[in-house]
Amino acid sequence: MTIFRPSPQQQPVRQAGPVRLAGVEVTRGARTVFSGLSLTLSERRIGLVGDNGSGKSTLLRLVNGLILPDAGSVTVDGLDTRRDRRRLPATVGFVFQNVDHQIIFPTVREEVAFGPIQQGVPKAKANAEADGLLARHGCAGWGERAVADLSEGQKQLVCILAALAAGPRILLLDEPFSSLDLANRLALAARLAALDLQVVMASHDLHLLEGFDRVIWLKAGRVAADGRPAEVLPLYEADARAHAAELSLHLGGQAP
Ligand SMILES: Nc1ncnc2c1ncn2[C@@H]1O[C@H](COP(=O)(O)OP(=O)(O)OP(=O)(O)O)[C@@H](O)[C@H]1O
Repeated sequence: MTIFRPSPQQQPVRQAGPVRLAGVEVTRGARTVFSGLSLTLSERRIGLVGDNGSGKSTLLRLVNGLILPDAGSVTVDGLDTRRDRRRLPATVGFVFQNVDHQIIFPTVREEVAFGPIQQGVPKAKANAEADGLLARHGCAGWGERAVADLSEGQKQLVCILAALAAGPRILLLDEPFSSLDLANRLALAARLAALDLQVVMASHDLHLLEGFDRVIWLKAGRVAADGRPAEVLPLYEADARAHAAELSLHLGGQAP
């Protein structure tokens, strides 16, 4: 499969140094997920696409240090994820695919204020800032609400705001909009586009990635295509359609 390279006129983000994966090997259970994966991620908005199990979440977890490579290295803004793991949270924000893996506090304010408090912001100030952030995102008065009583989409929104509250220079998002309604999806996409930080987002919502600077298509742990959305997304979509036709035939149905 052709590998496209991002065009030189795409501006790298200035706030953080690039993310570099060099010769990364990852085995999970009995499965080799990545074998010799090398990538430099410096564009401001990067999308990850690929079939279920292709390695998108694993790649994001490598960047935030939740998974360490079995061989090779991952560096983020000069920090080695193996050596400098404790310093990563100040640089890298992460929004999990499953909100229940992220939320640890009973109330919305505690959840959103947690990152800044960890970074040394006094609790009263962090709480006030959390309330301000919530209000700016249409969630005024949510501070006292029990997270457990929120809908899945509302929880997703809280997780995204909690990640932003910590002021990361790189924000990693793993299918962050799957439960959001259209209004919140559009509002957050616009908000993310305006943020002065680097975003790396795995998504099955191809439409959302059309305005990104770069899209990487992972197929069974390998980079199948890498470049501008207008180049990569049609290739991925064609492959997915072919795959769907095969699946449909296996299930005894008509090709879609
Ligand atoms: N905890 C685990 N133990 C063993 N294998 C795992 C584990 N987590 C993921 N894998 C395997 O690693 C591979 C990559 O999974 P990953 O979650 O990165 O894929 P993905 O592209 O994010 O998929 P999806 O679109 O379904 O979220 C898959 O083959 C998966 O089965």
